[in-house]
Amino acid sequence: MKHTVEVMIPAAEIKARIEALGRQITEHYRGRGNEMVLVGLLRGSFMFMADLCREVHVPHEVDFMTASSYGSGMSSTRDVKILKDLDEDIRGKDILIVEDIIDSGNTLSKVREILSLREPKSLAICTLLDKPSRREVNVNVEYVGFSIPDEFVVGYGIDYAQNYRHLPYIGKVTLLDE
Ligand SMILES: O=P(O)(O)OC[C@H]1O[C@H](OP(=O)(O)OP(=O)(O)O)[C@H](O)[C@@H]1O
Ligand SMILES: Nc1nc2[nH]cnc2c(=O)[nH]1
Ligand SMILES: [Mg+2]
Repeated sequence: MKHTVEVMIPAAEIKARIEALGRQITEHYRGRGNEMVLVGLLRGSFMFMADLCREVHVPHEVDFMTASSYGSGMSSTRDVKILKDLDEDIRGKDILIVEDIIDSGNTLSKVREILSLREPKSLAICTLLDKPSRREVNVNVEYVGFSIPDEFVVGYGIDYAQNYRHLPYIGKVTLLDE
């Protein structure tokens, strides 16, 4: 499909917001004396994780899992599958799930449910982007970078048919009539 990509959130704004999120997270988890793990959902969260973890000034581990619901198109199949699990056990640890975007909520509600069954000490979610108007299932999200309107976005880790993940900004995709 022919389309255009326009800047929606410039790189500098993302950087400033991540610094603020990092301060908030650091303040909350500092001095708890518990092991902390940032859990990134691949592939979308890789760039956000790289920048966020450097702003979290509390000792922590980084682990990743893959839970895929979107194929190559623009809509969720609602069928969330765990394709790659975490490498480490999370029991008794403070877990912060790091995600690029929450849209229908299907991915995060499923991941939150799966990880909570493993009895972490605490479980919270930090998403860079939130599209609240698209929610199909309710999910508690403790940290949100930007609340955005119902636009299809790419960049900063987020793809359209596996393209555009490398863009340093969040872009808005507009489909063109051919
Ligand atoms: O709230 P939802 O409607 O479930 O949508 C959000 C999820 O969809 C995208 O992932 P995707 O499954 O496309 O895989 P990716 O992270 O590899 O891009 C995005 O990265 C979120 O993980
Ligand atoms: N690329 C992309 N993937 C998504 N997955 C859920 N919402 C979105 C979106 O706006 N853009
Ligand atoms: Mg994803």
